[in-house]
Amino acid sequence: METGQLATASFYERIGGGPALQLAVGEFYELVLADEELKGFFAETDLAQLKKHQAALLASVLGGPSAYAGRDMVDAHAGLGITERQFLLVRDYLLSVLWKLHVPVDIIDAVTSTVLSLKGSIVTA
Ligand code: HEM
Repeated sequence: METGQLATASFYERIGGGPALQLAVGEFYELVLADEELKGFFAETDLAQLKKHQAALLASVLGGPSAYAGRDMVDAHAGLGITERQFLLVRDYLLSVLWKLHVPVDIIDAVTSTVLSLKGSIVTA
C-alpha cells in the first residue's frame, strides 16, 4: 500500500533519488563557485568528478546506494587551509539548496548533523 511504502522509504527515495541529488549538487556548486571567498579553492579541481563524488556521498548519507568512491574527508581537504567560517559558508549553501528543493525538514536535520560531524576533518586553519 502507498502509505506503507512511504513509511519505509529511505531519505534518498523520499527526495527523488539520484536525479534529485544531481540537481541539488549542481545548484550547490553554482553557489559555491560564485562565492569570491570560496571559488579559489576549486581552481584546479576536476568539477565533474567532484560533483559525482559529492552526489555519491550524499546518496550514502541519505540511505541510498553506498557507491562513494572518493577520498575520505581528511585526505580530500588536507592542506587546503579551510577556516571554520568557510566551512560554515559551504554548509549554508548546501542547506539553502535543500530548503529550496523542498527537502523535508527531518532529512535536512540529518544532513545538518552529518555535515557538522565532518567539521573536524575538513577545517584545518
Ligand atoms: C561541508 C562539508 C563538506 C563536504 C561533505 C565535502 C565533501 C567533499 C567531497 C565528497 C569531495 C570529493 C573528494 C574526492 O573527489 O575524492 C570534496 C572535495 C573538495 N572539497 Fe569538500 N566538502 C565539504 C566542505 C568543503 C569546504 C568548506 C571547502 C572549501 C572551502 C571544500 C573544498 C573542497 C575542494 C577544493 C575539493 C577538491 C580537492 C581536490 O580537487 O583535490 N570542501 N569535498
